[in-house]
Amino acid sequence: MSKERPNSEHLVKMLEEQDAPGQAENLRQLERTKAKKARDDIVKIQMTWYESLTTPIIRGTNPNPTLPPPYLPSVAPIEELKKICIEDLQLGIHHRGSYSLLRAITPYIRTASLTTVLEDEKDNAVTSHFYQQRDEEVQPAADIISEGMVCIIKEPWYKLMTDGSYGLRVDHISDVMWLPEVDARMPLKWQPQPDDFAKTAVQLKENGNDALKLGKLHKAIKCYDAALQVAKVPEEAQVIKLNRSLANLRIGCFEKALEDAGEFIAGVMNTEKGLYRAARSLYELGRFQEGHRVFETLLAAFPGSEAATKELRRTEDRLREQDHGLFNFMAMHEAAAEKAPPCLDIATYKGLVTIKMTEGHGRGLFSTRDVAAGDLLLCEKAFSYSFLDNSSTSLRSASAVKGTPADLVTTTAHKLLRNPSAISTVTSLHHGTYEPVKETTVDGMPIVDTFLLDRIILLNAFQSPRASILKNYGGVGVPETERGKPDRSCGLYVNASYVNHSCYSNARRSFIGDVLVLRATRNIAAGQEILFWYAPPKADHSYEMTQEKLRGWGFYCTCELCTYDQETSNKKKKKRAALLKELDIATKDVVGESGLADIEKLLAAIEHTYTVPAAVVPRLTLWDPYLALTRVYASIQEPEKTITTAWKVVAALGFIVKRDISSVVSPFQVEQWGLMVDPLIETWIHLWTAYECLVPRRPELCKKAEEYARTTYRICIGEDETFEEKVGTVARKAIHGGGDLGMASITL
Ligand SMILES: C[S@@+](CC[C@H](N)C(=O)[O-])C[C@H]1O[C@@H](n2cnc3c(N)ncnc32)[C@H](O)[C@@H]1O
Repeated sequence: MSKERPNSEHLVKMLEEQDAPGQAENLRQLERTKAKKARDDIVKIQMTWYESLTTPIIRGTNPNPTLPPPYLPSVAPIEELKKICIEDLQLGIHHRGSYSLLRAITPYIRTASLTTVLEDEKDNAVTSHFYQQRDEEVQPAADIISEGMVCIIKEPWYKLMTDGSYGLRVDHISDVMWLPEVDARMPLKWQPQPDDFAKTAVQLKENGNDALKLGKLHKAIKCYDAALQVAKVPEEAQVIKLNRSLANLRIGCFEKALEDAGEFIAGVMNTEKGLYRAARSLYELGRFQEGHRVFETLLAAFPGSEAATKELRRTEDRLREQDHGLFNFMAMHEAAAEKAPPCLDIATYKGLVTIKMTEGHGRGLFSTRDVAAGDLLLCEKAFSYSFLDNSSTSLRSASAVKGTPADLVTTTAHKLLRNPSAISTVTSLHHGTYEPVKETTVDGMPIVDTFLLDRIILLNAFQSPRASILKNYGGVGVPETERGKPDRSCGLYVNASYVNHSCYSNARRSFIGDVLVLRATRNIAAGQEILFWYAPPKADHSYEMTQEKLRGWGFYCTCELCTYDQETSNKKKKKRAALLKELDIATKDVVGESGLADIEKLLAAIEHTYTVPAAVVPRLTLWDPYLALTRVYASIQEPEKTITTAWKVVAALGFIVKRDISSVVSPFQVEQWGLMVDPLIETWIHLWTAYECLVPRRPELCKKAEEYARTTYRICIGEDETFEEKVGTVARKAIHGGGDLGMASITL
């Protein structure tokens, strides 16, 4: 029998379900009484806990970021809500139509939420848990909640907590309004001393400046807000706004920073600082063209400004990226290796894509021009990004949620709250069957729905390595000792989110820090839909297993691979499976050349179990064994056989290559690109080095194989600026070191 405390919330629900509203109300009444009596106990529990801690932040104890069942954020204007006191709160209820006016009376404790005790005007108290709070490093909790601060919780949810206590739980950050010290809604007894009221705009501004110097940015903003309320002279107000703009820039409130500094663009008071902050805000908002104009205006008026000259150059780099897709990938790799989180200073390029309706799978991303395999379609900086740096021992790395979708929900929610003009861009991303509220703002504040973001991130975000290059090549600038320790990251990319799935993709995504690089893997005609795999196709996955992997997205894949698999008879599949088993045994025990011949025979037999040409449906079970065989032939210096089997890898992947198959050294040209897998880079290098060994006087063959190796590398890694260092030099060394075709020296 369970010895747990009876769960009153559960009991109330049960009684209601059993149609016993009277008993349910009695129970609620009992709970109300408990809550009213418990002020001292509640405070004592919080303080005992608080005092047992060396720091109010419990590090690394964030094991339960899971969300409760979804509920909608409050959309009611405050004047339509009725004040509710703690004694009237009912267990298990979202008090729609009500709000609580509460004041913090204990220090906060940070766990999965920020927890503090709040009192109401009748001196009752309630423990309150504020979820979706950002890292201490990003926003110190003391900046959000400290003793004496007053808030309004809209439509509060009073519930039983997992530890058996009762309290308020807030999951939508937009459901809480922290009141400034001077606010008409503040009860008389909580209002600051008359002295505080008497502060002049200058004093309040000075307080703001002091806070700004100490890095207490939210406090500084509150001081400037208060200063502006009492500022009498326009010049005084403008200085305060200028300072507030700086504080907002630093906390990522770029729209507000621009609002304050924007006045300076208009030229009312054309100060260097004003123009600089306006241009910086525009830069951070990704409005590079406008930012560029303001920096130019600034430099025309103040030609000596070194900072503005530097920023102007930086903005020009962004414009080159945004308008022409010209990126310095080497510098991006270096930044991704050095920075934690690896958030890069680049602009998004989306020159060759557009979003349109598809037939049957919602909106999709389409190509606007004919593009060739390897071409850059999209290079997108994450809208929001969460990262766990495994090589660091900092507080950031200690968090169990860093780099996960749960943390990305929090990061995204805060970014939206700070920059509300982006809300519709994010909330219009696919969110399945979740029905969000229609309102976007209330009481002049943005509405941010945690549960909607959770759905959006589940269906659209990408988990990624710190950089795709690390998967295969260890990475640029990463010490040997740190290789192989995967960092964890997760990002939301608002353009790439429109790409639908196909196992037989025509595009591939790769990552450099928080940047997603999307390249064509096949030639794509203008107007054709761009598709990539959400999960890569696997040789040992049945049709059912593939669909199971995609289940979370709520569709069945109908690509060529899935359709063919579904149509293949069980008899054929069984035969293929038996042959693959034989192959597996044969490859474990290869004896001499006859063993290799047996393997070739088995591979030929497997080819016969396919009834459709590989050029139409790639043969997932074959490319990998052919590649293994290519490696063997390369290692025993059999260049002809290396070339023959390497071409079989390419063919099994669905490529059509124009060449004379009667001659192993005939010129060749890829006419159709196939399925893009990373080991294809290695395959091209086998061809390249084998041609060099076999026909050193036919450099055009090597050159062509190298060119395809480079294109394949570019698609899989995102760029080819690192190709020479990672692949080219090693291949060349193998060739010039005496024609050694053994590829063991190349870590592919
Ligand atoms: C990341 S979104 C892609 C964009 C989405 N189509 C939209 O309208 O926003 C993922 C969702 O697109 C749809 N989808 C993606 N690939 C699909 C496919 N191959 N067939 C059918 N629906 C697909 C599914 O509803 C899936 O949950």
